[in-house]
Amino acid sequence: MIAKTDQTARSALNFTKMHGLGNDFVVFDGIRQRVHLTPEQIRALADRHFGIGCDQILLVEPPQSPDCDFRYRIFNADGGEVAQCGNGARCFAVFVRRAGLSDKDVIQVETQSGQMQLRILENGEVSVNMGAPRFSPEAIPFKTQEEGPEYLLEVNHDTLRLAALSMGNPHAVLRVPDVVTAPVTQLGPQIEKHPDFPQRCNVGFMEICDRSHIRLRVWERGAGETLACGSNACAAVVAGIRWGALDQAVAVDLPGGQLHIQWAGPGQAVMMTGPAQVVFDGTWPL
Ligand SMILES: N[C@H](CCC[C@H](N)C(=O)O)C(=O)O
Repeated sequence: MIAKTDQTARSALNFTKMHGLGNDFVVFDGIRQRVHLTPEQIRALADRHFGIGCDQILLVEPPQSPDCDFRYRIFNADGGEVAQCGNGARCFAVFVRRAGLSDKDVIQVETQSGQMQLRILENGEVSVNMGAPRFSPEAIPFKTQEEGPEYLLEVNHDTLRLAALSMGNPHAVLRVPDVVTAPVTQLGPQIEKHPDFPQRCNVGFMEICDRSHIRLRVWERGAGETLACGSNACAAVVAGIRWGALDQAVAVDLPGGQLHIQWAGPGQAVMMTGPAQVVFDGTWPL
């Protein structure tokens, strides 16, 4: 008979369930425990009926570059590893502080797409330097003849007008008259998997309320419609500014709550500020 603690010690992972405006995460400390999950294990863990349930899994690892505090890895519920997650970055900062892995107010992290700075504010919210948006077709990636603020995309014999850009992950943004009636679940998956987005994409449906306020719903690559998507909120504000329809500081209302996004123009970093919440701690039996 193996004592329970031996079994727990030998074949279970500690995790923390968190969310950023309802975009929810299972967060693993990959420093104090060895975390190597297969895509199948990630899908099982993310399943909302047979697993813990989440949109993405976040993994804290030691940094590879000397000027970073941590490596920040992100996995979608479909099991694929991706290079950016804005809501997850805010939760990452709160997680490492709460876990005693860092007592810094400003944390430098590295992801597959570059480095980001996370700043924990007095009011408990987190401000993230998301880096500069990338517009070149190769960087997104997006198949097009020439780069521009807006593209035409053929979907189901309709011609859609949209922006395409990278925040370290690929995004499409469409302007809609009303997010409530926007065809998110019909068009979202078709644009996500469109052949002109060879690595698929996240799809934002943006209603412009005024020059400093938008409403946004997002169909996320590898997760479906989520209550919030931080990197698409950044992409939508950048797209709106490039269309001449938005000012530099914008409040973004998503179904799960509000983010504040700022962008001073080409070559500048996008700044995102918003909350991050802990829900519960648990153990996942391997
Ligand atoms: N679905 C995204 C990753 C998560 C992004 C989102 N949760 C955010 O807050 O930025 C992708 O495949 O690029």
